[in-house]
Order: sequence, then structure tokens, then C-alpha cells
Amino acid sequence: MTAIFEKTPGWLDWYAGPSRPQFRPPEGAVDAHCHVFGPGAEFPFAPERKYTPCDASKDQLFELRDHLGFARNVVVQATCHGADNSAMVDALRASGGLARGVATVRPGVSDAELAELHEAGVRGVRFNFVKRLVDTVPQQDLWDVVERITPYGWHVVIYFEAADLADLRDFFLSIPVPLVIDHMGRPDVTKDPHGPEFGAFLDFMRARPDIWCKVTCPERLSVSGPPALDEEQRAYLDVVPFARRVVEEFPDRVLWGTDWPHPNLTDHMPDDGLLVDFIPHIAPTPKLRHKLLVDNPMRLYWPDAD
Ligand SMILES: O=C(O)c1cc(C(=O)O)oc(=O)c1
Repeated sequence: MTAIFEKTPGWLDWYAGPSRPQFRPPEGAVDAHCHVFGPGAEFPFAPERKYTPCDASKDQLFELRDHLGFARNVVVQATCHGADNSAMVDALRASGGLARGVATVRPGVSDAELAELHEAGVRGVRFNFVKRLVDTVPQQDLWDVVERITPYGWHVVIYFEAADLADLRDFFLSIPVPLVIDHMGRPDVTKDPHGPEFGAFLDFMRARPDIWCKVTCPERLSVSGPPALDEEQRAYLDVVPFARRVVEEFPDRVLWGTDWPHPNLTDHMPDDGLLVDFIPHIAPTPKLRHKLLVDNPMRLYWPDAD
């Protein structure tokens, strides 16, 4: 029987018919953070999920990639699929080598499963500490996962709220593989980008040379808005000083992504074309943009590409 899913009340669907960005990404640009949702009838959402999204298929993702002028994707396992990576893996396999993946695995994962994920293009696992998205996982379980993935040369993507960094920092620093921080550690952008909270985040990044940061999700972090809609070119300016600080201090360890299909936004859904136009605000020179969009993600996800 085909699964029928009812979306979480108030769910905002991704923006159909996005504009073509004025900023043209450099050749070979990578959208290094995006997701697929189902389709639920083919790849059912996980029983333990905290939200039920609209469908967002691999074909729709690849269409967006081409429309925005990107060449590749990194598809991050969305929490609504739990540890069933089949929709994400299906996207990787259909991409003809143009997508890599970040999976969610439990400590009991078999060697055969890990080998299969690697063969499909998975290069990392995601540890999520955002309480509205997942139940807490014991640190020992995460340790066990790290031990299992280390032989594959994978990294760990960490998603956490700024307020939780102080408690999690020591645990993060004890993980002996590269770390990739989702959405800039979710700073409170009403605070001073030169103040103690963001200072603690930058200090965490300075602690090791293999900590990377996604300068993503201005639409999630912004308080001032306005939404990137109706040809708005100056959206989310309150996020710029935060992202730009990270790009300028760590030009070789930053990544950018659309975060399409933008789960759990509640007040607006951005036009992805206009989100791309945000990039020159945070990476002001062609050299910084080339690192952000091409060199860095290629080094992390396609190290063997010519
Ligand atoms: O902030 C979020 O709601 C969110 C959720 C997910 C997910 O459910 O996987 O991924 C993200 O990158 C961001």
C-alpha cells in the first residue's frame, strides 16, 4: 500500500518558479547543503519524525541546481527520514556522480550498509542537537558511530543552537575526524557579531584547523528580513556581518548551500534565486566566492576530481 502523509499544519512548501539569480555562480559551483523529502509514497517518512513535510524529489532538486547555475549538490539526510537514508541515496545514485551525501546512521549499522553508503557517495554523518528536530542520542552512541565511520575517511556534520555550544564544545573537540558546522551554529543575529556569543563560536572554529562552517540559512536566522521575494536584493542584511566574518577569517573552510526545500520555515519561503544573490554580500571578492562555492566543497566531497 502506498503511504499517504498529511503535512504538518501550517507547513510552507518550497517556492515554485524561483527567479534566475543575477549573481552567476562560478563554473563547477556546489550547493553543499540541501535535502530531498520522499516523495513520501516512494520513500516513507520515518515514524520518529518531528514534522511531516511536503514532497521534494531528487528531480526537483536537480532542476533547481541547473536553474540556479550550480553543478553539484551535497544532499544532507533530513531528520524527517530518520536513519533511513534511502531517499537521499536514491538521489545520489541518480545524479551521475554530481551529488554527494551526508547520512544519519545508528551505532548498530552494519559494515555492509556503511560500504554501500560510501559507494553511493556518502562522505559524512550528521549529528543533530537541535531539540525540536530529534530526540537526544546518548553520547556513547555517537562515539560508536564515529568509530565506525573513521575507516571511511568521513566527517561529522553537527547541527546545534548557539546557546548549546558551551556544553557541547568539549565533546565536539574530542571527535577525531573533521567537523562541519551546519548553519553557522545558528547565531542570534540580534546580538553583536563582535560580542561574546559569536566570539565563542569563532573561537571554537579556531580550536582546530579541520572545523568547517556552512554560511547558510540567512532566511532562518534573519530577524530583520525582509523575505527574499519580489526581486528583493537586500534581504537578510542582519545576517551579513556574521557570515562575512566567518568567510573572511576562514576562507578555506566555508561552504554554502541553499538549504532547499527549507524545512520548518514558518513565516515565509524564500525565492532560491534571490538566496543565491545573497552570496556576494557575504563573500565580497571573486576569489572568496570561488573558494566558498568550488574549491572548498570539492576538497571535502570530491577530493579525487580533476
Ligand atoms: O532548522 C531546521 O528545521 C532544519 C531541519 C533539518 C532537518 O530536518 O534535517 O535540516 C536543516 O538543515 C534545518
